[in-house]
Amino acid sequence: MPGKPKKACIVGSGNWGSAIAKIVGHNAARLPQFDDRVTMYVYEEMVNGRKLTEIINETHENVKYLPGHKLPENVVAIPDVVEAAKDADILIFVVPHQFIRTLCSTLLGKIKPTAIGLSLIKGFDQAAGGGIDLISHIITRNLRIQCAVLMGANLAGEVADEKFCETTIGCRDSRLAPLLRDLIQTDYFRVVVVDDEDAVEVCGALKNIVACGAGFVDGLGLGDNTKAAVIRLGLMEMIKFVDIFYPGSKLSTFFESCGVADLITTCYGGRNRRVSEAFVKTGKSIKELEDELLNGQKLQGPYTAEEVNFMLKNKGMEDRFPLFTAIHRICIGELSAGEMIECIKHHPEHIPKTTYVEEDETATETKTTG
Ligand SMILES: NC(=O)C1=CN([C@@H]2O[C@H](COP(=O)(O)OP(=O)(O)OC[C@H]3O[C@@H](n4cnc5c(N)ncnc54)[C@H](O)[C@@H]3O)[C@@H](O)[C@H]2O)C=CC1
Ligand SMILES: O=C(CO)COP(=O)(O)O
Repeated sequence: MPGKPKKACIVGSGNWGSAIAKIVGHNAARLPQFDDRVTMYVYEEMVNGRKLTEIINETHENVKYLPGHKLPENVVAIPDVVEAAKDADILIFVVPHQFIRTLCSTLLGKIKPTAIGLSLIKGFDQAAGGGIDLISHIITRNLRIQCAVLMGANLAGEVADEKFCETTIGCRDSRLAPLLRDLIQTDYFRVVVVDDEDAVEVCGALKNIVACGAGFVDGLGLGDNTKAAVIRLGLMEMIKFVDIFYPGSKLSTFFESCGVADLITTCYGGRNRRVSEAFVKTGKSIKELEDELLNGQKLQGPYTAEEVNFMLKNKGMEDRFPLFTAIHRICIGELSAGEMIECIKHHPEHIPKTTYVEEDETATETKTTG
């Protein structure tokens, strides 16, 4: 017998939060397994003298973070996160990563103990002991609920325009996966579910660092070949990072939308790329440019670079990740953008893996360790 329809709540209402609200609202209204009413937590602010929640509930448009797109009428904006989340069976977390710990402490003990989470948040947080924490792990630990992740090549504006794209859900629990997929999938937004949850999330976070490198390349007026080199070396560092810190993950995950596809789209069309290009061209700080160019939207790349560097430095491993390290040092003003290229000219990936040794007039292939 079918159970009670599941209630969904979207915790967040920025650019991506609003685009996903459009999809979730549409699916909740059409599919019997979901309650029609979808709540959306909106961090309250005044826009043109009016509360943003009131504007959204009257006009069904998030005029600040996703202007020009109507949200379904069953999506209800609520300024109190506890009020928005308390009855939900599925909590979709989609706030900039710097706000997640505060939100979790507000929600602790106030949500259904049977609720499940789905994190769309790309980023890490610093962990005690000098490491990093995955956002889904923070949610699971602090709210005591399971939390899957969704990451992909999903620039919010294009998704809201209903242009075809793919996404990846990382979900270890195969019983939950169909419910999450049904809530998210549409004919233009195709979901692939994999069980390699941590690697999916790490891809989503790390690609934002590489996107800053792509922006520096654009700011320096270097060409597509240089950008391709940064993307390739970035991908190799992402793979190495997962290999070292999340052993047991699968290489195939990098070929899902959350891997190579997200890396490409962000390095060409994302906010991290845009602000990083302006950083080189204007000489202003990242923070100034974030405020000037993004109208309240938040960057993840420079913060993620800092969090990753915090861990790499603690472990004495900066030289194994020269691109991530250079990007962080450029963001904080320790290096000029031009020096990124110097830093990667002798990248470990350039050390030959194969050498050919002439022996008795026959060429013999031998392996060297890079
Ligand atoms: N925008 C995009 O194209 C995509 C974004 N993402 C990821 O989704 C996550 C959320 O990004 P967006 O929805 O784009 O957000 P955004 O970048 O538009 O951020 C602004 C949001 O933060 C809220 N905010 C500001 N101060 C706050 C506070 N103190 N507490 C709570 N919320 C506060 C604002 O009200 C607004 O809703 C990020 O991790 C991002 O990397 C993932 C895929 C695509
Ligand atoms: O994650 C994104 C696309 O998948 C968006 O990237 P930006 O935050 O750089 O815009």
